[in-house]
Amino acid sequence: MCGIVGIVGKTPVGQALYDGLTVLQHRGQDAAGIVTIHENTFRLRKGNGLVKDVFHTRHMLRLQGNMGIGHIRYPTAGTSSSSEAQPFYANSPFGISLAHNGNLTNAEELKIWLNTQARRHVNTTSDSELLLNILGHELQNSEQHTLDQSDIFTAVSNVHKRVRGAYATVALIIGYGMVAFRDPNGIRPLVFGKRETESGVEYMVASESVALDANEFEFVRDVAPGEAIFFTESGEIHSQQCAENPSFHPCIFEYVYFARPDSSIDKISVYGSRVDMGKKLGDKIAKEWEDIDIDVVIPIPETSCDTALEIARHLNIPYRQGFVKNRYIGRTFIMPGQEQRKKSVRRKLNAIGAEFVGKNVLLVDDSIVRGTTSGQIIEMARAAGAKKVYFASAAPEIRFPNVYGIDMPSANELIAHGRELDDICQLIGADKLIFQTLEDLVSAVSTANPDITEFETSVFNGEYVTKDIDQSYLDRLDAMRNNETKETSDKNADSIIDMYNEGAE
Ligand SMILES: O=P(O)(O)OC[C@H]1O[C@H](OP(=O)(O)OP(=O)(O)O)[C@H](O)[C@@H]1O
Ligand SMILES: NC(=O)CC[C@H](N)C(=O)O
Ligand SMILES: [Mg+2]
Repeated sequence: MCGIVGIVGKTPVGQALYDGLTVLQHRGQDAAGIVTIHENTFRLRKGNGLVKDVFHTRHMLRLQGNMGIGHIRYPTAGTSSSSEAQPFYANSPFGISLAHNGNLTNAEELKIWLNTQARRHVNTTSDSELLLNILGHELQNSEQHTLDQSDIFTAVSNVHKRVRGAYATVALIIGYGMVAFRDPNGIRPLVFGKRETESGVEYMVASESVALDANEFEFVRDVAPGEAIFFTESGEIHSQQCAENPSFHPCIFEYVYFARPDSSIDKISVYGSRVDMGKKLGDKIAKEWEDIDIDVVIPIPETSCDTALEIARHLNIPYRQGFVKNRYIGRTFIMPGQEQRKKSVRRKLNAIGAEFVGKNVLLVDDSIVRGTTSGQIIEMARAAGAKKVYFASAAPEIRFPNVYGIDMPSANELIAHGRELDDICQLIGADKLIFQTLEDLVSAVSTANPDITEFETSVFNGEYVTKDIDQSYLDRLDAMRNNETKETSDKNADSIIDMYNEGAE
């Protein structure tokens, strides 16, 4: 998952973009970038690392201008080389820079088409650079030499026709303004807000509403699936539905794990949905584990805390924070390699003995993906003296790869792939294991917005909403991005020459 922000302001926006990216850091820890427009020129700084490490004072001083976009990256395509950090830049037409959250499912075809038909060269293996060039091609196709909003909306409509997959996107067009658009299924989130200032109204778009809050922008609304919003340089705003058959299929994993609890996505509070997941799972535990004696409910920090507290309240069992999280270690799941993820769990979490000694503990996590966390945590609970260790997952079994912006490319790396409950329980070493059902998960998330009846749930049921995914696609994806291949490609990635970032140190 990545995070994107964009601001069309009346005063310099560099710091507000930086602050917006900082509160979206949970969506990607691999690379960060900001581009602003100053005196008709793009100012770009991007590189590998956390926001606080990529931007130093000297970079911030160069990021002048009242309009800009930013990105934090968690790679799902290409490599983790700094040359694939975003935003990307294309000089034609006009000068465009683009940031993308999501993943394109027809990237291979698009690359060939761009090379042979559109005569555009894409210099990296990133799908986002393809998206930039498709948008560039469509803007170029406009019959006029200058652009107006209808040209921009026509270009986005044509992008929707060519591109498949998930894309929440923000782009700057020099001399015109900023355009934000969301794929026709609304898989990845995108919101926009405004702020009244003495110099006039400023607009901001972001992956999550927390980025608006941090900058004191007032939330206006979610960008609709398929919709494009164009913010002119002078601060006018135009919007249009650009997809032929838009439908709402937001990714349910945003609510389970990715988004911050204080965000609201598509009129659903992430926090509220996690509490409701706790209610549903608490009910299931009460029904199915009637004769099981649980002394204490313990969350696996940090994402599962809200759900675990609700389970404890529901079951009338004490809730204790039995694991302490090292606040200086980031999220484990979005780290790029399995070795790094494995090592991080013990560095990140440590047990408080008194909460485990002689007790039957129920550990709660939001999800079990590769089983990296659960396996080690259960060992730690036993080592701390637990009598029995039960485990509950707020999400159902994750059995299928994700192709829409979550880096789960290989079914064989998923612990629940091809396995039933008892096998998974044995593998992670629990005394008993329970998963939420998909029906309950959907019902927990949709309680706050009954208008959304369907979610993107492919990791649980293998149903891909873009309808272009078959076994041969998944096999190719596995071969390209499984852990082993990724380790080699990331090692070689350093040798890729960075086209737009040279001398930025
Ligand atoms: O089965 P796995 O492959 O281990 O993946 C699942 C785990 O990874 C995530 O935690 P993470 O440490 O990324 O973030 P958190 O601190 O927000 O919970 C998630 O919350 C689970 O704990
Ligand atoms: N997680 C994401 O949104 C990734 C965006 C894009 N596919 C990349 O790999 O850079
Ligand atoms: Mg976790």
